[in-house]
Amino acid sequence: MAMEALFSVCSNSLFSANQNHKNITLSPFLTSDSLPLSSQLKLQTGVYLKLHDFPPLVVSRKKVLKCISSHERQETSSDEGESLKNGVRRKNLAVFVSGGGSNFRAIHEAILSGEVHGRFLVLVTNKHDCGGARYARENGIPVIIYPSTKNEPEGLSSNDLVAALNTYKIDFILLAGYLKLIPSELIQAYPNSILNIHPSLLPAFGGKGYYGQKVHKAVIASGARYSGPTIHFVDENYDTGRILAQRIVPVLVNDTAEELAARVLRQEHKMYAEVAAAICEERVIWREDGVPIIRNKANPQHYS
Ligand SMILES: Nc1nc2c(c(=O)[nH]1)N[C@@H](CN(C=O)c1ccc(C(=O)N[C@@H](CCC(=O)O)C(=O)O)cc1)CN2
Ligand SMILES: NCC(=O)N[C@@H]1O[C@H](COP(=O)([O-])[O-])[C@@H](O)[C@H]1O
Repeated sequence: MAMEALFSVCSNSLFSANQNHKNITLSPFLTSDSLPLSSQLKLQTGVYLKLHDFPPLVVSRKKVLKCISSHERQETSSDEGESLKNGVRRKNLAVFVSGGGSNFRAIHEAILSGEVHGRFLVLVTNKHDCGGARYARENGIPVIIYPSTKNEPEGLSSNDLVAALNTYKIDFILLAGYLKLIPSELIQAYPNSILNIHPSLLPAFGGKGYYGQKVHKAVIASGARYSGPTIHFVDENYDTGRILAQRIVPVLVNDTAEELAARVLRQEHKMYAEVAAAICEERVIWREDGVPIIRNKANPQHYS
């Protein structure tokens, strides 16, 4: 089994960006090495940022780039009594499926085991009788049909879907085998908060028409020696959003599409649970070039 996932890329370069600090500029370019764990950062505006037990940061002349440590977050956590883990609130999740829902089930099992600090409050599907919807009903998770079609006349419109998700106070939306285009209304309502898993190493073998076995057949036909799942943030087009995580598996010379699909799917389940844990613990940060990266849980000095 270990052979299947050859490696997952890891880097200890440290970047982060806080979009709220737009007009703050800093004189020296400090690297994380030069910054003691607890220090003060004097800004040209004369404002001091109190930094304590602080994951390393990289600052540049243009803007403050910083992670907020979970300790700091504790001071800002909202309502009393919310289930906090290391000062971080449990996140409300929605999942979108169209088929069997094995990724959904893998993440749900990780929630039940305590690995993921979140909870599924609603499932959205375009097929009311798919396996994912059946699993949701068996586990007391409400099911919403989207979009409205001839075959699913009780489906919601895009605006009604946004309104429905707002009532659940959803923090993140996870697409897991959902085969319809997510509308711009939802993307605008949940900026940088919608993730998708795709069964190839994007940007290769993605886009309209690339789903399910079609992806694996294209990979095999191309002669590619490696494949693997990608998790990315969702934008208006199929599979073009910012990549957050990937895993690599070998493509064997006599692989059928079904054999490759099964090898990739096993890595999908592991990777999506890890990524769900990271977003629920607020360990995803944004590099200054807009690339999202995950801070390692065991070693906050490492990112991937
Ligand atoms: N706005 C976005 N919506 C969706 C994305 C996305 O990245 N941005 N990802 C897809 C998931 N996906 C690949 O990961 C994907 C799903 C479906 C298709 C596709 O070609 N669908 C067919 C219809 C298939 C059907 O109805 O059975 C089509 O649109 O003609 C491509 C990629 C989820 N949504
Ligand atoms: N382009 C989208 C796409 O092909 N998604 C793929 O559909 C499968 C869903 O399986 P699941 O329903 O058992 O999670 C997964 O392999 C996922 O990567």
